[in-house]
Amino acid sequence: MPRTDKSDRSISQVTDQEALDFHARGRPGKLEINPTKPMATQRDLSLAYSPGVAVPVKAISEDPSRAFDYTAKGNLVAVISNGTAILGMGNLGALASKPVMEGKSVLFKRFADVDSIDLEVDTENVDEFVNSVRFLGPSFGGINLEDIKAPDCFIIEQRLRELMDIPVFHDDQHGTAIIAVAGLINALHLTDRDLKTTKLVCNGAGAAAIACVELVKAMGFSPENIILCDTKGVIHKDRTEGMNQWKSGHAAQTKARSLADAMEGADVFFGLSAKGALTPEMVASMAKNPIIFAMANPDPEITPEEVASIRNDAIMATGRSDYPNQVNNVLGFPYIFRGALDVRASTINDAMKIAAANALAELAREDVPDDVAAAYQGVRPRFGPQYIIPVPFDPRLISAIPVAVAKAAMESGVAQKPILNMEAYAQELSARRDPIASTLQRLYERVRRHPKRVVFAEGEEEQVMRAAVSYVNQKLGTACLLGREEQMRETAKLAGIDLDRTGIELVNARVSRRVEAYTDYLYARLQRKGYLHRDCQRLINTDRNHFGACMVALGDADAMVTGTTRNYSTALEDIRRCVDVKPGHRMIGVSLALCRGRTVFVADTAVIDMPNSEELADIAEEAAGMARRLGYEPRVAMLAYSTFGHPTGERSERVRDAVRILDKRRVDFEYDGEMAADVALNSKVLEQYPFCRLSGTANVLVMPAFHSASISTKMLQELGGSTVIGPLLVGLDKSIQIVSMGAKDSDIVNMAAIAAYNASS
Ligand SMILES: NC(=O)C1=CN([C@@H]2O[C@H](COP(=O)(O)OP(=O)(O)OC[C@H]3O[C@@H](n4cnc5c(N)ncnc54)[C@H](OP(=O)(O)O)[C@@H]3O)[C@@H](O)[C@H]2O)C=CC1
Ligand SMILES: CC(=O)C(=O)O
Ligand SMILES: [Mg+2]
Repeated sequence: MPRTDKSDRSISQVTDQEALDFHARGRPGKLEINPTKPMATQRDLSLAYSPGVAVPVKAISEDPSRAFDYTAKGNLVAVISNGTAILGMGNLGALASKPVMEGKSVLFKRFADVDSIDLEVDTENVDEFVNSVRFLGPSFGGINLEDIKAPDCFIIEQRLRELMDIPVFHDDQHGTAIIAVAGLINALHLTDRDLKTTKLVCNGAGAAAIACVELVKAMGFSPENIILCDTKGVIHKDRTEGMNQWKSGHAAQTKARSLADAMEGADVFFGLSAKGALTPEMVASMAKNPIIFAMANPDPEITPEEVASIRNDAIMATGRSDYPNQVNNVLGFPYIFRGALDVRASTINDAMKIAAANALAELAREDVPDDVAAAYQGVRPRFGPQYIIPVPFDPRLISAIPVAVAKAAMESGVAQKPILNMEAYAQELSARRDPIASTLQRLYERVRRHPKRVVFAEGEEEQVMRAAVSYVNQKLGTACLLGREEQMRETAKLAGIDLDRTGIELVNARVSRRVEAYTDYLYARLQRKGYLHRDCQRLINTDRNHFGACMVALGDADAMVTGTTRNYSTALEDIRRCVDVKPGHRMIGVSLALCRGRTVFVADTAVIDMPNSEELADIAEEAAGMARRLGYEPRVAMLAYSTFGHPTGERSERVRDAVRILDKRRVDFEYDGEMAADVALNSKVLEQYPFCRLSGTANVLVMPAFHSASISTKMLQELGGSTVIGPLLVGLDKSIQIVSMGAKDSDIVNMAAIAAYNASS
C-alpha cells in the first residue's frame, strides 16, 4: 500500500489575523440577503407588498402547498444551533457558534444553490430549544441542526422530527455518518475486508460518533466487533459512570478498558472526539492495512504525517480540506437537502441517507473525466488509498447526490412532488453550480503543487505585504517584496505584519547585485528607442516595475504582480519595456465576470483600443485559449450593437469580417457573430437564431472595442453585482499581472496566484 505522501498535502494555512480580517472585511460576517424581484417602481411595490401581496396570501391560505410557488420556502433551509458542541471546540455558546453557522449557510448556497439562514438559539434547555424551533416550519423547506451536544441533540432531533412536517436533519449525526460510511465502504473494498469480521474502534460517543456507529451497524458490521470510547475510556457493559441511554445501546462486552486496549488489533479507527486523542503507539498496535479516519475538527485525533512516520500501510482520512481524503459532512448536507427540497420530501429518511452514501462511494470509484480532473489539483485522481472519497469541489457531486436522494425519497414514499424526468433534473442541477469556485480552487491547488517565486513590485504598500504573507501562508511559493527594507519593516511593524518568515524575501533594487545585469538587459532592448545606458540604470535603480519585470525576464523570479499605486496603462508601459509579447500571440486583457452562477470572459479589457478585424480575430483566439486554460470550453460571441446583419453599419461590418477571418483560420473552438449582448447571453433570445453556431449561450465575449469592454465590465461590477477578476494580461512572454489601483490584499493574492499559475502553464 503506498505511503501517505507528504507531498500530496496542499496546506492552505491561514493566520488568525487573516481569518479575523476575512470575517470583518466590508459588511461583517459572510451573508447578506438580496431581493429576487424588482423593487423599483410604485407598481413593483404594489405587487410585492400591499395590495398585491394579499393575493398569494389568500391562495396559500386556501392551499398551503402554494407556499412553494409564491414564497422562498421551497429553497430555504435554516441552520440552527445553540453552540453546545462547536466543531471539536466544545460548548462556547450560541453567539460564538454564529461564524460556523453562517459558514454552513454559505456552503449550502455555494455548493447546491440552497438559500440558507443561520439561527442561533440561546438556550441549553432542550424543551426551550424545541419550542423555539418547532413553530418555524412555515418559513423553511428544511431544518439543519448543527453543533448541538449529545445527548441533547438526539432528543431535540427526534422531537422536532415528530413535530414538524419538513425535513429536520442533524448534520453532525447523519451528515457525518453518511460521509464516513461512504469512505469506509471504499476503504474496506481496497483492503479486501469482510465487514462482518472487521473490528472498529470509535473514539467519541457523542452526536457524530453514535450516528456513525449506528449506520455502520446498519451496513452489516457485527455489534460485537465495535467498541466505543469517550473521555472515560471504553464504553463496556459493566460501566455506569458518564453513561446515557445512547451510549448504553452500544456498550461492548469486552475486557478492554482504555482506548489503547481497544486499539490493539483494530482494523478501523473512527475519531469523532478531539485533537490528539490517538497516539502513535495506538496506531502501531492496529491490524495490517489499518483504516484511520481522524475526523475531529479543526484538528484531527492524529495527523497523516504522524501516521506516515509510524507505518506505511494505512488508509488515512481527516475532516480537513488540506489532506487527501477529506471525510467531512460538507460533502453531504448541501446535496442531501437539494434532493430533498426538489421533491418536497417531508423528511430525510434512512433510504435517502443510504442512497447518498452509496452515490458518494460510487463516485470515487468512477473514472475521473477531463473536466472533472481539473478540480483535482491538476492531477487525475485514481481510486485508491489516497482517493477514497471525492473532494468538495468535485463538480459531479451536485448532480450525483441530489438525484440519488430524490429517487430514494420517491421510492420510499416521502416525496410530495416527484420528479418525472430525472435526466433533465440532473442537467438542471449541473447548471446550478457556479464553476468559478472550482476554477480558482484548481488554480490554487496547481500552484501549490508547483510553487512559484512571485515578485510583489510595490512591496512598501501595506496591502501588498499582507498579500505576500498570505501567498506564502497558502504555500503558493516565495514572495519577493520590492522596496526599501527599512521602510517595509516600519510599515509592517505598524500594521502588525510579520515579515520574518520563510518564503518572504525583501529585495532592495538600490543595493541588489543584479542591477548591472538588469541594466545591460534593458539597455540592449531600449538603446535604439532613445534610452542611454544611464537612463536604463535609473529605471532599474528607482522604478520597481522595471526592476521586478527584469527579475522575471532574466529568470530570477517566475512571475510578478503590480498596479496598486500606478494606473494600468503606465504599469503596462513599464512592463512592456522589459518583456515581449509571446511569439505568435497578441497581448490582450481578459476580465472574468462572475454573476449569478455564471462566469463570462470579456475581452479585450486592457490593451487594443479600436481593434480591426484581424485584431478582433486574434482577441477571440487569445480569450478562448485563456478560457480553456482555466477549464472552460469556450463559446465565443463576437459582440456588436447589431445581430447577424441587422441593423447594418460600418462598425458591425468589422466584427463580421473578424468572424470570416476565424472561419479561414479554422480555429478549434465555437464562435459566431456579430451579435448583440442579449443574443449572446440569453438562451431564449438566442433561440430566435437557430442557424447560430454556438451550442449554448456564450461564455467568452469579444467586445468590438476596448472602451465598450471596459465600460461594460465596470458597469457589471458596480450595478450588476458581479465580481470581476482582472483584466488578466494574456499573451505576454513572461507572466506578469497588473491589479487595479488601490486593490485589496485578497485581489492582489488572487492575481499573484493567477500569475504563478500562468508561469507554469
Ligand atoms: N469530519 C466531520 O464531518 C465531523 C466531525 N465532527 C467532529 O467530531 C467531534 C465530536 O463532535 P460531536 O459529536 O458533534 O460532539 P459531542 O459533544 O456530541 O460529542 C463529543 C464526544 O467526544 C468525546 N470526547 C471529547 N474529547 C475526547 C477525548 N479526548 N477522548 C475521548 N473522547 C472524547 C466526548 O466524550 P464524553 O461523552 O465523555 O464527554 C463525547 O462523547 C468534534 O471534533 C467535531 O469537530 C463532528 C461532526 C462532523
Ligand atoms: C464538520 C462539522 O460539522 C463539525 O466538525 O462539527
Ligand atoms: Mg458540526
